[in-house]
Amino acid sequence: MTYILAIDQGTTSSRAIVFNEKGRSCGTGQREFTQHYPDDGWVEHDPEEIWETTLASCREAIEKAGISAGDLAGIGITNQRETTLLWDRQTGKAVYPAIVWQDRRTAEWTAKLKSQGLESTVSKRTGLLLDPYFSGSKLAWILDNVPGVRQRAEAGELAFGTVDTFLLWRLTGGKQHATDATNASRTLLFNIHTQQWDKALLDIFGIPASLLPEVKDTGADFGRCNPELLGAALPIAAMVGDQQGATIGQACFAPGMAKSTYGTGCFVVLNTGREAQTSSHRLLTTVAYRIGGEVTYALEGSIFVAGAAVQWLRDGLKLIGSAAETQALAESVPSANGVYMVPAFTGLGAPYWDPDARGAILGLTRDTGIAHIARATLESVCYQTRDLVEAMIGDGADFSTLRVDGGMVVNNWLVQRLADTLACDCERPLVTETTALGAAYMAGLQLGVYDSLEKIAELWEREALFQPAMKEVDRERRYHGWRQAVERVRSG
Ligand SMILES: Nc1ncnc2c1ncn2[C@@H]1O[C@H](COP(=O)(O)OP(=O)(O)O)[C@@H](O)[C@H]1O
Ligand SMILES: O=P(O)(O)OC[C@H](O)CO
Repeated sequence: MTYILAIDQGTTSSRAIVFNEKGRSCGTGQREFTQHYPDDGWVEHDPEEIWETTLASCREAIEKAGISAGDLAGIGITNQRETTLLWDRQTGKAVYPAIVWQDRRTAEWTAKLKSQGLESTVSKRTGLLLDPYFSGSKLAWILDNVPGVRQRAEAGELAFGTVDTFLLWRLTGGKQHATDATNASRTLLFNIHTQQWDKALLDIFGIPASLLPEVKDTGADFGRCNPELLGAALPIAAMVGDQQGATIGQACFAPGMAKSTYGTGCFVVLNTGREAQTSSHRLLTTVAYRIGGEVTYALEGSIFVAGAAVQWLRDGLKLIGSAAETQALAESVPSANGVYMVPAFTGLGAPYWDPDARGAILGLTRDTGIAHIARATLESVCYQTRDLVEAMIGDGADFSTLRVDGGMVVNNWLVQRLADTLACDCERPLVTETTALGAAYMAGLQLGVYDSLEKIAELWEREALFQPAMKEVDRERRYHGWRQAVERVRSG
């Protein structure tokens, strides 16, 4: 049996999974880590905690799989995207905490760039929008706000990376400073057509080119990990942004296939093949994967808060003891009783792109109880997905089936509600850890464990099918209520 270790460094936890060549999990390690909210709309992670939890998860996964590191063919890395780190090339120590993708501190600055008419220049090159979500303005913020950092950057002393690059640097003892095309495509600094860092973009954001990692294919030779860390000098054979990882893990290899992942946020990714299709509905154009120099593109809809709203019910409001309780609560009432929750805690992502919107619970009456709020929270995830799917349909996509995954889809009520809200079939695969699986598949392709994407696609297996059962008139009435609720929280 051949084994691959997939590292999945997510927003709320670091995970590692040992997969066998059939794409089945043999052992998992997981560590949650601290979320820091130092100011309104700011979200940071401690880089050392990212690293330590990742390493501990890898060791745990190998142990649980009952193998030794030497039995692994190699490693694939997948990661929360856009999160921005800057570190010292000598010591490997970060000069500032990781600024997380959800962080909105650069909202004013990106709005200023927009008012200068720069959005179309940026969008044409990157497929993205001028929003604080992406790495470019976060990196510029560190350079401009941490004393001495810009001079050190200009002197070539520092290295920039998203989480994949930072982990690679640490795993290889500073020997590799690289990223892959999927992660690069989320920085606002990378031209998705030429597949190069773009001088015009570096000038707009004021980024010295010396900071940037080399951009490689998704499956590539990323060097070997320091043998002292895991017990063997394993080849690192793939790096992929987590949503692209899930697209691969869900075997969405044909144009028109789509997946939706429900973790902290929710991300719908639609494969558009070799064409970098532009959206007329404020969706993102992004790199799905790059194999042998050939780019497959995707349209993406990104929602910042999905599971995070459930976490807020648990940790912020203490209305529930565990995320899983939301299912029984939602089932315990016949409807949300007119309650809508708009979880715009860090603004609204696609298709609204309103960094200044803030969340609300609307339609409260004296009868409203915890069950209604829990149900409205799960429904908000479904409505937000419908916003994205409507945008994709507007761009010409055909949505008869959506493959779903991520931590939230163990909740059967949620997935049924999703099928009802979207009026489309939702398929849940046997392996819902599709993000990690995608990284393992890419590493396996690079290492010769698989010889084609077709072979990988044959391993995909459906565990459950959820079909729409709601009356159209109810579906439309409820969705109309959601659109009105969203209008109430918009900033403009
Ligand atoms: N049974 C459940 N019902 C609803 N939400 C859930 C359930 N189980 C987990 N979640 C939510 O799913 C999220 C965890 O998903 P995960 O894929 O691990 O996230 P991430 O990769 O972003 O860290 C959490 O935000 C949690 O609140
Ligand atoms: O950590 P996740 O799974 O919520 O994913 C985060 C995304 O990559 C952000 O773009």
